[in-house]
Amino acid sequence: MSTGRITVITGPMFSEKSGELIRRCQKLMKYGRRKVVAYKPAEDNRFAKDEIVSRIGYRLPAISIPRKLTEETVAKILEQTRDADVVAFDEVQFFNRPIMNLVQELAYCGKHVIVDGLNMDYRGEEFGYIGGLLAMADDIEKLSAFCAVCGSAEGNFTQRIINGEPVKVGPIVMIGDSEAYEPRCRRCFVPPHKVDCD
Ligand SMILES: Nc1ncnc2c1ncn2[C@@H]1O[C@H](COP(=O)(O)OP(=O)(O)O)[C@@H](O)[C@H]1O
Ligand SMILES: Cc1cn([C@H]2C[C@H](O)[C@@H](COP(=O)(O)O)O2)c(=O)[nH]c1=O
Ligand SMILES: [Zn+2]
Repeated sequence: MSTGRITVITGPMFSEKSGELIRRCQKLMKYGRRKVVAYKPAEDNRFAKDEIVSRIGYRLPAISIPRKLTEETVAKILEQTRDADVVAFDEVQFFNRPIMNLVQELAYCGKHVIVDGLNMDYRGEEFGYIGGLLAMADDIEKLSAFCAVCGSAEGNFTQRIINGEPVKVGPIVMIGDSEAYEPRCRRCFVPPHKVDCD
């Protein structure tokens, strides 16, 4: 049995997390002859239902699963991936707590688990269980985008925008794209407690 490994790709929106995950999986399939099984949260069907799609057009077939993982879903995933070498999860920030044990268990079973997800939500706080996943990772790829305000290459935050202005409150989960979100650097990011300050 192989050793198992956990790779976490993280960063703000538009930092090419999905592109990186797809590229890695495709290379493992094509050149490494590995069997890859990929999952995505069913709630995020912006680009396709049964594929992970990156903005520059990379695509990878994926199984949609609810973001609230139940014991039954976890058992099904362990069964579906029995003969897989690599198991990938896109948008991992959306899954509930069982994602941590699932990822750990798959790695103990000898799988290379590759996940990608947002580092922070629109408030600048840890998103879902990304922190726990980073803690258990064997390797981490931290990506940045270009800040939509000043053009700095250190866009590590994601600002939620409504009518052109940063928002102060709202649900943590709100599926959207460039109409509602933009990457920003620390200097340009406006955290909720500073939204109404001049
Ligand atoms: N501000 C930006 N900084 C970097 N890339 C951007 C920006 N806005 C749009 N893009 C495009 O988005 C692509 C990343 O898309 P994608 O892989 O879907 O990212 P993610 O999964 O991290 O949201 C980049 O390759 C680039 O073409
Ligand atoms: C910051 C933030 C984002 N989201 C949503 C918006 C998108 O649907 C996804 C992120 O997609 P990407 O592949 O990383 O571009 O997350 C959210 O629900 N809440 C937030 O705070
Ligand atoms: Zn900036």
